[in-house]
Amino acid sequence: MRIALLGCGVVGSEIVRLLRANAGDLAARVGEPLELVGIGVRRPERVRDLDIDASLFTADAAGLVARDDVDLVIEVVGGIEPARDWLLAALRAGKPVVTANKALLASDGAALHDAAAAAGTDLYYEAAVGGAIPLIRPLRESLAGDRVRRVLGIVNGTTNFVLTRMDETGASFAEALAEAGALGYAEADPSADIDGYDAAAKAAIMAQLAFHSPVTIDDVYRVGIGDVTAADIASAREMGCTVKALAVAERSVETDGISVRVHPAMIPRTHPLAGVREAFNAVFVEAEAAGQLMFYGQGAGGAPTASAVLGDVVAVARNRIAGRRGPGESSYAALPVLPMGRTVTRYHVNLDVTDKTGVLATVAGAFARHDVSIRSVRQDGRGDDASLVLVTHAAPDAALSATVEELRGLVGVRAVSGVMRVEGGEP
Ligand SMILES: NC(=O)C1=CN([C@@H]2O[C@H](COP(=O)(O)OP(=O)(O)OC[C@H]3O[C@@H](n4cnc5c(N)ncnc54)[C@H](O)[C@@H]3O)[C@@H](O)[C@H]2O)C=CC1
Ligand SMILES: N[C@@H](CC=O)C(=O)O
Ligand code: NA
Repeated sequence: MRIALLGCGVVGSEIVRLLRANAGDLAARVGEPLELVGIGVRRPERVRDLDIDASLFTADAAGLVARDDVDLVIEVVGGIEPARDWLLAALRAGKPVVTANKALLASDGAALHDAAAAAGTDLYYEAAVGGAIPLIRPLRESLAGDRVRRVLGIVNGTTNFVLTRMDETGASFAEALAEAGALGYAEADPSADIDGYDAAAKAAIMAQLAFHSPVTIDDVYRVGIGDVTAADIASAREMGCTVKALAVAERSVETDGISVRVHPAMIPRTHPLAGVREAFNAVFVEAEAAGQLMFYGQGAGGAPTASAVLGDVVAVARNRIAGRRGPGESSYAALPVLPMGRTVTRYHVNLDVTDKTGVLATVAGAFARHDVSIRSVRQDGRGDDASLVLVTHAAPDAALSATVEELRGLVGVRAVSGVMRVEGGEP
């Protein structure tokens, strides 16, 4: 089984290492040796700390994919182009593809799946969501006999690392992000992590598999962690919560549509996701017959991601030797993706107010006009330091955000100093 590897950065170099270190076991599991015949990189001349023949490196990735002596292509370059062209060329030539490229899968996965189906070959991508954690296979295969209702998780290691550091050590946002980058968790452009694009891509991939419906990154409501402040984290702590960047994909029973979103949220410290620290990821899946399942592990980093890639390599190599193909895309249900405004959630709202009689009634009136019920109110401070902290009951997001807009213009409200969704039950 002759392999072309595209990309030799954080993940690719670990794939090279594991292919060598585990060569005997991999050959025994597949039934024949796995041989690395070429590595496509941007700068082949660069000196790399890898015990490998330097002549394997090439800048001509397209030429490598087209070579007759390549049976299987691994892509760990990232980004849409040129990865998309290379992978389409491989699949059209009947060569199975293993990729970690969630950005590409979430934006144009359908083209890749179609090409794989047309050529009768495999497209596997376990590493694309949750790094080492088996998530794609359980959603695509193990739960294929059930009806998934909800997928809720922490799927970005970098942002979870940053929020953990801010919460536990009081580190600044910038310090924590620099550390995540140095540890190999962050994307080449860390705004993919911070602004939620990486988590949105993963949410789209999970939603597509869970609900057998086409979902792209453009369908995902997205808010990054860039506006999360130390005050938000302190406020969460005061009500027994912690702040996490969540990915949520839900099927609505009333409308038979799905909602897919990523945003920071306060969750109770007693919730199992609250204990997911640093670059770890965890995903809850709720299915009708299976009930609740939780998947946990290392969601980022070179070696964990390489582990998932090599698991896929073994699977597609076995399929190829047996002359069969693994499961393909399933989008038969074609459920519509609902706008965020129709998603039911809860808000935590922090208001700076004037400490005068009647302010509470004015604020409560705004919530009532939008039919939003208040679960709790707390006043902190006095005089110019007075603030109100309100937590709502569940309501459509459109009503909650309209309430916040009205609060901004109310006499007696000096500022809306914090707004965050609350998920995961009662604190
Ligand atoms: N680092 C991580 O923890 C995880 C990464 N991933 C995904 O794995 C992929 C790779 O990520 P990393 O290894 O972290 O990236 P990286 O930036 O460390 O490595 C990228 C590699 O691609 C090569 N490359 C880039 N542009 C190229 C071009 N135009 N032609 C030829 N080669 C090119 C670079 O030379 C480098 O070897 C991405 O899709 C990423 O989203 C997935 C899960 C976790
Ligand atoms: N940048 C990503 C890498 C893994 O997918 C993350 O931080 O989770
Ligand atoms: Na995974």
